[in-house]
Amino acid sequence: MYQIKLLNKISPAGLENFDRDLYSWAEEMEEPDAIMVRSASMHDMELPKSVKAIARAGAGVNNIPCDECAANGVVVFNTPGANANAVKELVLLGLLISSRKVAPSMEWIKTLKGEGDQVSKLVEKGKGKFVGPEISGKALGVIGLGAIGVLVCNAASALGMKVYGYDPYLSVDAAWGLSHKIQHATSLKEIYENCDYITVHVPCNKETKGMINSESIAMMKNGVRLLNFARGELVDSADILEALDEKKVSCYVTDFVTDEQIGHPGVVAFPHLGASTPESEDNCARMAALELIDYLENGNIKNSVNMPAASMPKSKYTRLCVIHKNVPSIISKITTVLSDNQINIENMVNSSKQEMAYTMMDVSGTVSDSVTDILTAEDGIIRIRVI
Ligand SMILES: NC(=O)C1=CN([C@@H]2O[C@H](COP(=O)(O)OP(=O)(O)OC[C@H]3O[C@@H](n4cnc5c(N)ncnc54)[C@H](O)[C@@H]3O)[C@@H](O)[C@H]2O)C=CC1
Ligand SMILES: O=C(O)C(=O)COP(=O)(O)O
Repeated sequence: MYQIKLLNKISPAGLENFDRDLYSWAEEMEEPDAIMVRSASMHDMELPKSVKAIARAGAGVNNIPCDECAANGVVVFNTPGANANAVKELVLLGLLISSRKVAPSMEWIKTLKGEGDQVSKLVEKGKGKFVGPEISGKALGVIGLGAIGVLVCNAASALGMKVYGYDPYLSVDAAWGLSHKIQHATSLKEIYENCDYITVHVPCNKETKGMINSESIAMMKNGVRLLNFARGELVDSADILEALDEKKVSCYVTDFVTDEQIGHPGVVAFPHLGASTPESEDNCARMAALELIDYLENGNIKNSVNMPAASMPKSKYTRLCVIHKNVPSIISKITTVLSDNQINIENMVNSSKQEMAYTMMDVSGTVSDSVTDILTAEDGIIRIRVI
């Protein structure tokens, strides 16, 4: 029986993919084989040795110690694109709400309660305070052209915006998805200098942390509107508040508010709502569950952020799955141990991603505990599973 530990609320649309005869799932599990998580931070969590995989039902994995997991043979999956449409829709709202003073106008309307037949007169008299520009015809810079960035580019372009896209690591798939109308920005400077609105859709990592700071803001147009639906740490909080005070930035829309930003008139904040739609929660949970099932039952790896992809069709043979370092001579060590023990390799895949490699073999012959013990003791071999 496989045990799945749930660190966040995971949609039943995902959980119902687990065969009840093979799997049990709950928030508390003694010896989980796998963990399903959304945004809960796992950095200070001690992982039980039983954990073989973690599935992030979502895109960002900065809440998971991915490198440490790799070093311990724990495969970390995410669900690329599964919540991108939900985020795109909220970004469109963000563009509009950063322009038209919708939120304060709604608050002001409440103050008119009790004015009886004067309401319409007061509305017409007061509405001038809430004027804001149209987005059509304005320039939007999209930083990060992955699943979300591409959808945002195309939707904003369809609404009449002139869209600049920047992504030095643009994938071929993403490029195929981009409308031909999107201007290819070759530097961040080009985005900063040309755009009335800027939205970031990059992962939070060493390279991107704090990328929006006083230096980058200084390059932007006066009155620029900034949107951050990616991660709070991408934006230096003190610098953005100063830029708002100086009216250099006219609005900061964020899904990741900090304490000091709450209540600032230039900040429009949401409580990390980007992926919070039933459709996206279902998509993410379903994809995450299927990734875990395929790994636990078949050893196949798809959409891992810390291990190479590898898959083989199921066969009648015993499957040996080896997570190892991407260094010379590991395969020969494995094949030597197998042949010494009269085990024949029927099918095999080997793939690598940076320092990590994965070798999956269908074998005939008996894979005893002593064989796996010998293999595990080999330098560079991190984890072995026999399925
Ligand atoms: N507010 C919310 O609820 C959600 C937030 N997110 C955040 O949005 C981020 C992006 O999500 P997806 O588009 O699904 O991920 P993705 O992996 O499809 O796209 C990320 C893109 O950023 C690009 N990139 C990486 N470093 C860059 C850099 N230094 N400069 C420019 N581009 C760079 C990559 O090449 C890639 O194309 C996630 O990592 C997550 O932090 C994602 C989903 C929901
Ligand atoms: O997918 C992501 O990166 C998100 O930020 C969504 O987070 P959530 O699953 O809503 O906690």
